[in-house]
Amino acid sequence: MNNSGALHQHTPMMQQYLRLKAECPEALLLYRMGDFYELFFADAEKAAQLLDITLTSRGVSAGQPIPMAGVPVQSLDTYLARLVKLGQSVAICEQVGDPANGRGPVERAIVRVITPGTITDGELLDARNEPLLLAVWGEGQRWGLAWLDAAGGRLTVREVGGPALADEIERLQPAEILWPEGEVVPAAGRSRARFLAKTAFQEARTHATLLRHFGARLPSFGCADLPLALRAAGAILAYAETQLHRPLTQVRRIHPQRPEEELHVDTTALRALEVLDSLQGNGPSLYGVLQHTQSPMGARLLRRWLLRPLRQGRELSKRHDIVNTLIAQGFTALRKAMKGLPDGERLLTRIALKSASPRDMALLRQVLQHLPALREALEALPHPALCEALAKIPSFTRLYERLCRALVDNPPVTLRDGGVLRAGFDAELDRLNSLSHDLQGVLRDLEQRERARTGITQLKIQFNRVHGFYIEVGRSHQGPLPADYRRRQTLKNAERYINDELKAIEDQALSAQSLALARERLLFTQLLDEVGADLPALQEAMETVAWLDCLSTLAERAVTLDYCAPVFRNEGILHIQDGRHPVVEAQLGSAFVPNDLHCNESRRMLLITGPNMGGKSTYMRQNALIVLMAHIGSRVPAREAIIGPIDQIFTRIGAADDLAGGRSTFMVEMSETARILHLATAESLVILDEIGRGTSTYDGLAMAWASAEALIARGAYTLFATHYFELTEISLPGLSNVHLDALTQGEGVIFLHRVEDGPASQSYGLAVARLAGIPEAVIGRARERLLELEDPARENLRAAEHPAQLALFQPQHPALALLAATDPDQLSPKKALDLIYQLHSLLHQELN
Ligand SMILES: Nc1ncnc2c1ncn2[C@@H]1O[C@H](COP(=O)(O)OP(=O)(O)OP(=O)(O)O)[C@@H](O)[C@H]1O
Repeated sequence: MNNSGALHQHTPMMQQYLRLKAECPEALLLYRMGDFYELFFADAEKAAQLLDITLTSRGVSAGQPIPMAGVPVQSLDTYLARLVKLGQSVAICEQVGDPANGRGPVERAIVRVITPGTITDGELLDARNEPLLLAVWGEGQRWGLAWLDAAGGRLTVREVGGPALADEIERLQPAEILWPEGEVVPAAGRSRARFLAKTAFQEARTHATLLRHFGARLPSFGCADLPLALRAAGAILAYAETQLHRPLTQVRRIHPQRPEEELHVDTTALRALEVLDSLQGNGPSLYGVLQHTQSPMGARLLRRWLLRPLRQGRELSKRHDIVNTLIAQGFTALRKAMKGLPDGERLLTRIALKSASPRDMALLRQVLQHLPALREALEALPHPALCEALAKIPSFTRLYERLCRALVDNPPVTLRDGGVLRAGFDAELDRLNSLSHDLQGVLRDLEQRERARTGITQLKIQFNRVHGFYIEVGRSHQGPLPADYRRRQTLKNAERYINDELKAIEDQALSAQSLALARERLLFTQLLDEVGADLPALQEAMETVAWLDCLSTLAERAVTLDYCAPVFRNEGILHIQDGRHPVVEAQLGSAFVPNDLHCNESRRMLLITGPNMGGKSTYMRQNALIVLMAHIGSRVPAREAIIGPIDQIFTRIGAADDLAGGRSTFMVEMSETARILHLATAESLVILDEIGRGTSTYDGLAMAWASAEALIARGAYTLFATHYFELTEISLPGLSNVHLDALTQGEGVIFLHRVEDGPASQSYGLAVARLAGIPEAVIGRARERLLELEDPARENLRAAEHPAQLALFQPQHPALALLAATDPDQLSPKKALDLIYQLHSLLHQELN
């Protein structure tokens, strides 16, 4: 706040403002003044620009006009949502003192700070997404990560090696990232970075925070071997508590993640396979096909599962087992019981933070109302894991009945005007309410008496919030009025008065009303505390409900979409019969042509050729998606799927320039290929779609060739689509050729979308170009050029023009042949010198 001058030069109110602003320099401070939240100085200028609100000024302080902008109290949520979406933090400052007490400005305090990563307010949250706050602490080549979903009450930790950090940030898409000061932040995390002093990550300090928060339960979370991540977790808790101005009671556990238990799908692959979003933005995705959950909690859990598929193991088998049981025994009752289930997870957080609204409590009642039917549906399903789930979802009958007795059917959003609690719930509240309600009778009675006394039949006694109680007399009355009538307000057609008797009624009514409101607030807080006692059990129940929602959705999808149960094997096999692409199939329906994939120990790479539009990309992606789906617990779009251990899925599909990152198409393509060549193992599934296209033909072909050889040597399952027919000549153990079939029909082409053995016999580039609408004249000219290019005499001519480019595919140079035939270990110094002379003369012969 450079333009604010020294504190003592300001008015007392501005001094108070500036003191509060100093507590939260990074946030926009919304300073409560009556019915408005005002912003001053630079905050006002920034908010005016971000929110498109009017920038005015408010008087002068320290000799300068004070820039000011404001938002009405009742519209706070709308403005907050917009600011937070723009990545802005906002501090809310309320009047906490009584204006009647003391001199000077009423006491104010910051009651909470909303940062993009710590949102818990229902109105500011998107039901499907989790705003995450991430903290990062690195030592040597390792990074500890902790991320908090404040709204869901979930704190997760993980440790990764240096190169994986950027990918994790990309995957989590955190709204805010806490970095230790002085750390070099990777590009992926720069825009949302917030720096904390390194001391905030100190081991002793963070451990103390964690101990204070979790107490003796800390060791039971099984994170002791993740010390860096625990430091990040301590820092994150301390930061979030400071922002929210209260302890994070909703966070009851730390969830450790272990990369070795996951099937790693990097963010490049997640994007290319259109797992969560389509490449075009709003188009269809795998998530879109599977997301038929009944509750927002289930939808978010499904998203998390897709982001981190599991490797073969107990947890994955359990999911499949349950999906199988649900399909065999029926899932309809279970899904019906969850239909319309509100977002219990998030409203429990607001209850834990004591920020729940009356409407939230009614939603909790609605959640509890679903539980008996849910329990009944579960009881009918004989599976040990489902019995365990049943035990985690008690019916909370006592709490439910209490909420039913306490809350009216449709409580208002806020407590401000009362009307939240049911009559009969509390005798004192009923008494105060009846005092203010009986008022209507008292007023009617007084109105009758005043009409009789004054003889004015049109006289009315009413009240409104602004002017309180009044006796209204229309202008048409010209005669005298009783002497005790005092004018309160003049309107166009009437005068409003008050007298002592009405004033006494007003005082009594107002005090009864404000007493009733205070009583209602107290009772509501008590109710919140009561629910608080059940919070851990309620949270566990909601977690279980989300899990059941996800699994029963996977069961429903499997039946509706005719998916099969994958079979996992502990041997090198990838066998998919009649596989389909789940997303393309959802568009095409029965027109989709299923295809097989057979890979095993001796068949690791398929070189896929075929016309453009033939279905190569679809085929490769469908196999990757089938493997991914199997590893989240889903059945898969195929007639049969047998899958051996898979550790990672890589893709190199379609090149796009990364202009922002300063990388060309070819550079992006090569970096992705390099990553794959470094990281793929014999258990990885690699999808390569036409690598080498972004450079000269021969460089590209050479790169594609060498990459194919390297991957075969690595033993990875590789699906390699290419338009380089030359590659089909590679003969290596483990490599097979397949092609997508098509038929020519006259000048046109019919795609059969069927995968057949062997390389494609012809290319259909011109036919596809015609399909795409290239003018006939251009097609005709292209055909002429094609004939020339395919003419061998022409080919020789080109070879002479570009000897260097063709060297790769020509017989070896005699100098190289000589060198190859030489064993360096057998060379005496004299022979070595002779050899150099020989090589030199061979080269000279060539150049002359
Ligand atoms: N198995 C299939 N059954 C039915 N239609 C399919 C099938 N596979 C692909 N298609 C259709 O063909 C279109 C093109 O498929 P795809 O993009 O996979 O071809 P491609 O061979 O990779 O083409 P290019 O070489 O130009 O990248 C898809 O959009 C889809 O509509």
